[in-house]
Amino acid sequence: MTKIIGLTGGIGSGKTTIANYFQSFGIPVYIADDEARKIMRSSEIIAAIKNTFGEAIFESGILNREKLAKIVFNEPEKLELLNNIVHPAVKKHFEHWLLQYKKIHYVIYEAAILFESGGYKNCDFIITVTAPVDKRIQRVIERDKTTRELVLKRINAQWTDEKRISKSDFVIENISLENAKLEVYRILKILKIKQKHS
Ligand SMILES: CC(C)(COP(=O)(O)OP(=O)(O)OC[C@H]1O[C@@H](n2cnc3c(N)ncnc32)[C@H](O)[C@@H]1O)[C@@H](O)C(=O)NCCC(=O)NCCS
Ligand SMILES: Nc1ncnc2c1ncn2[C@@H]1O[C@H](COP(=O)(O)OP(=O)(O)OP(=O)(O)O)[C@@H](O)[C@H]1O
Repeated sequence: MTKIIGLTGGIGSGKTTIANYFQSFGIPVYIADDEARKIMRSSEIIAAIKNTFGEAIFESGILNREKLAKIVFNEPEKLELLNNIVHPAVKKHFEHWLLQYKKIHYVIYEAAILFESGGYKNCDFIITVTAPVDKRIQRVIERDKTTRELVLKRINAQWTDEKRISKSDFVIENISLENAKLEVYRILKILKIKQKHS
């Protein structure tokens, strides 16, 4: 039975970077953000988003993600409406994705809001990636050419590191990439031991 390793952490903590390290060891990785982005281009989800948020956030039929972000990260109840549209579709897509890995011991499910979305309930182990908030903010500003204010709005829509750590099996402090790689290797060795005795 394939075991699911949940990989989470706040915006800019380095989840995707670390997910890629696990992938380099041959572990299949499901990046929820990327899959959600694709799912949100399906006619069914577009119709649901239009029905809930109106047509003004669409231009020539294409969702303006920035406009939708401005709504949902300023109004928590609107974010919940969006989550309730997208997350069930992501869950269904992940369950289908998983079918191809029946013979694989471990897969990684990477999601920024693994806990907030309830996705952690399907995970056998959970890894939380942490980094000092200011480093995270700076990384996202550089990566997304965004502003401190907008990054903080997303941080405020997510759990704190303390809360995540309290429910995690492993924590990777992603200060340096070298340390992060060592931590990935350490966790894999522990999991291999667990796998042998399971
Ligand atoms: C509001 C949207 C359109 C903004 O799109 P944008 O391209 O700016 O951001 P993107 O989706 O790439 O997310 C970037 C980061 O924002 C944060 N974030 C995204 N969604 C959420 C959320 N629902 N709650 C808290 N933080 C979130 C995460 O740290 C994520 O890694 C988009 O974030 C969205 O649709 N979110 C709701 C669906 C969702 O939860 N997707 C995440 C994976 S399932
Ligand atoms: N240890 C590090 N040192 C410097 N830069 C880093 C480090 N780890 C990640 N980064 C960079 O910081 C940015 C955020 O990393 P990444 O995209 O992996 O974070 P994330 O947790 O997946 O973010 P999001 O929640 O937005 O998807 C990227 O540009 C990445 O290259």
